[in-house]
Amino acid sequence: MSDVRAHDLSVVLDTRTVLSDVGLQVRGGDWLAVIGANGAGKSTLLKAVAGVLPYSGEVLIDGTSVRRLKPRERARLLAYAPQSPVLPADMTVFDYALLGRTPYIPYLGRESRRDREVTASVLERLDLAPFAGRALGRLSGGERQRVVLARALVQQAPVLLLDEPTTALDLGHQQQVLELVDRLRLADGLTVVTTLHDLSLAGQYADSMMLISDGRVAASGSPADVLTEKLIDAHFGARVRITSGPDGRPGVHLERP
Ligand SMILES: Nc1ncnc2c1ncn2[C@@H]1O[C@H](COP(=O)(O)OP(=O)(O)OP(=O)(O)O)[C@@H](O)[C@H]1O
Repeated sequence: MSDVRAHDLSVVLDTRTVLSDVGLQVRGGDWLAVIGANGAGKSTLLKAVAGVLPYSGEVLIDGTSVRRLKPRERARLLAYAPQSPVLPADMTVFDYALLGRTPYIPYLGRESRRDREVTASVLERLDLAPFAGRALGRLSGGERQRVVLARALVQQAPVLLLDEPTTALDLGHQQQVLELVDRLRLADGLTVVTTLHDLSLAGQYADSMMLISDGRVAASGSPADVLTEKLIDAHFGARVRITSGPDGRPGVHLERP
């Protein structure tokens, strides 16, 4: 299991500071949900942790700075599924998901039977097996989103960073994807960091939550600490009613003003 820590993370895009001095700490095997209004900086935070954009500050996995790692080493530790990546329209679902095995394939080598088996099994678990030979340009939005997740899961990294993994999915597939991530987390000890717009889903799956506002941490703690009517009103401008589920996890219900 891998601990993820970050401190003093700041990101400047086009001269604008969009993330300021953000810190986070996720124990190995835990699930952190990052929430916040549109434009708050959630995706930017995930991209910084994934190392796909320049940042100042430090990201540490099990105490090792990810800056010190070669790209292949980092990809074996950390898998990132972006919110809406540009996908090569002519590539098949199977070949795209297989790209997740790149950090395990020797330079100038070919994928092994095991690489193909791992890929096929992830596609199966995400209901994507019937699409394996289909070109990415011929998928629905929800199917595409599951393929992006598949590529990240095929990577079999101990840390999984998922940017809005459920936005394009129907209810059944939202539940299927989050349950699958949770099962992998429990079975393999994955450490999960997701951004999630659906606050109820975030409250149901996360061990801890972080509310980002204007590029800064506005609140963090347990789902019950962060999902309060007051904080949601202040940072989303939404009126909600919070209920407590049987397991003490908060439910968030929109109320008409
Ligand atoms: N290349 C860029 N140059 C300048 N500003 C940018 C750039 N990319 C993003 N931003 C700004 O950075 C801020 C944070 O964006 P980010 O995508 O991290 O927000 P978010 O919280 O993920 O939002 P959403 O919920 O809408 O996906 C936004 O104000 C956005 O307009």
